[in-house]
This record gives sequence, C-alpha cells and structure tokens, in this order.
Amino acid sequence: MSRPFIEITHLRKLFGDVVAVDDVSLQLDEGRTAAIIGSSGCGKSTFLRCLNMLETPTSGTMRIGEDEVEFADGEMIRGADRSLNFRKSMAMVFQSFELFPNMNVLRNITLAPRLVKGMRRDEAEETALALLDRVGLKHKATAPVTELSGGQAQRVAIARALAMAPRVLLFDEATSALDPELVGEVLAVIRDLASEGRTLLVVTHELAFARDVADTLYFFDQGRVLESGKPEVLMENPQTERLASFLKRYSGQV
Ligand SMILES: Nc1ncnc2c1ncn2[C@@H]1O[C@H](COP(=O)(O)OP(=O)(O)OP(=O)(O)O)[C@@H](O)[C@H]1O
Repeated sequence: MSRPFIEITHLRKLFGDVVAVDDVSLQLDEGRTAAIIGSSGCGKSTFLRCLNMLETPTSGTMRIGEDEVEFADGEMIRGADRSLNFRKSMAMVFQSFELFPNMNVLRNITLAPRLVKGMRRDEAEETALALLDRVGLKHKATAPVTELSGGQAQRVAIARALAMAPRVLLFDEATSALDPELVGEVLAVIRDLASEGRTLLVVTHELAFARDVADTLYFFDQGRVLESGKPEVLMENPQTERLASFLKRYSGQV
C-alpha cells in the first residue's frame, strides 16, 4: 500500500513547562480533508503552526509527499534540505485574515507570487483575478481591503493562499472572527475546495461543517488526539466522556 500524502508522527511542542502538543500523529491522503476539533487551549492552533513551521516543533517527524523533516530537543535534526519545500507546500488561512491593510485586494493576492515566486505582474494579476472570481469577489479587485466585510476579507485571504498554489491548505478557525451571518459564505468556499479534491486541514468549531466536509475528524484534548476517525462515527458514538461532553457543549451551534 502506498504511504499517505501527509504523515505527522509523534509531534510534540512545549512552551517551557506547557505541553501544547503532546505526541500527535496524523495521516491524510492527497485530496482529502481532515478537521480538528477540541476545546480552547487544547493545542489545535499550535499544531497547525508547527506544520507550517511558524513554530518549531520540539520533537517528532512531519512529511508531505517526499519532503520529510524531523525534530528533537527543539531543533531540526533531519531534512534541512527539504524544509523549504515542505514549508512551500502549505498555505494557511488565519482566524483574523491577516491581510495587508495598506494594499488593495489585488495587491494582497499578487504580492507573494511576485516576490517569492518571481511571477510576472500580468501573470500574477491574471491568476489573482481568476481566484477572486472563484471566491465571488472579482468586482472587489481594486477595493482597499479596509472596505471589505469580514466574510469578504476572509475570502480574499483564501484567494491569497491559493495564489501560491500550495499542495495543502491549513485553516485555523477561519470563521471564528466573523459575524454569524457571514460564516456561511466562507464555509461555502472551503466546502468547494474540499469537493474539488484539495488537501485541507481545517481547525474549526463548526461541528456540522466538520461532519459534512471532513473525511477524518481529530478530537484534540490537552494537546493529544483523544479520538479520531470518520466524523459521523465519532459524533454519533463518542468513546470518551471528554468528547461526549464537548459535543454536548457545542451541539447548540450545530
Ligand atoms: N507562544 C506561546 N507561548 C506560551 N504558551 C503558548 C504559546 N502559544 C500557545 N501556548 C499555550 O499552548 C496551549 C495550546 O494553545 P493553542 O493556541 O494551540 O490552543 P487552541 O486549541 O488553538 O486554542 P483556541 O481554540 O483558543 O485557539 C495553551 O495552553 C496555550 O496557552
């Protein structure tokens, strides 16, 4: 059997005495979606930030495709020559959008392709306009990002992530900062990406969405994966009291 596209093994991240991520292993095939759920502070964001190497893992291995990196004692001990490829495989969408406030929509999307990939301006703009069209915002290309609604800003952030042609998209609570009436438009875009066969890792509090869109669901608790498997199985038949009470607490939002 071929090995999975993404393989994370025994990942740990400590902040001093705080164990934020504790021996997490995760596998995901290309074109699939994994959703990560869990209470506030259970290590979901830190896990994604380790994957993206915004944080350096304390120990463990991470592989995407052929690019594998290994950490011990807070340092990379293997795969330094692969780490740039590894990092470039991923693009992240943040809870708070993180758009560049002093640029218009188009510039937000073309900046990285031009600077990092050396793409020509006309090519970068053509790609950006196509992506804006996909997220329903072509008409906002020249708008300052400060004039966008939260839902529009997040859709621009998704277009910006896609512009780097990543192999994997990471979503860190992409709808948590949005007014309830704007959540749906962003979830719809993520749903489309999943059904198009993109590889997605989605941290979310939207349980109904996670159930719908994810091939595999991971329930984090105190830095660990307490349960994982098919969303409908986990949600209908939680094996631990922790997941049962988490689902109960969040069921009002479903
Ligand atoms: N830079 C940091 N320095 C010290 N401790 C940190 C840092 N970042 C996260 N932590 C701690 O690591 C643990 C996990 O935090 P993390 O933000 O990953 O959780 P989370 O599940 O994403 O929470 P939320 O849903 O509230 O975003 C928490 O105890 C947090 O206080």
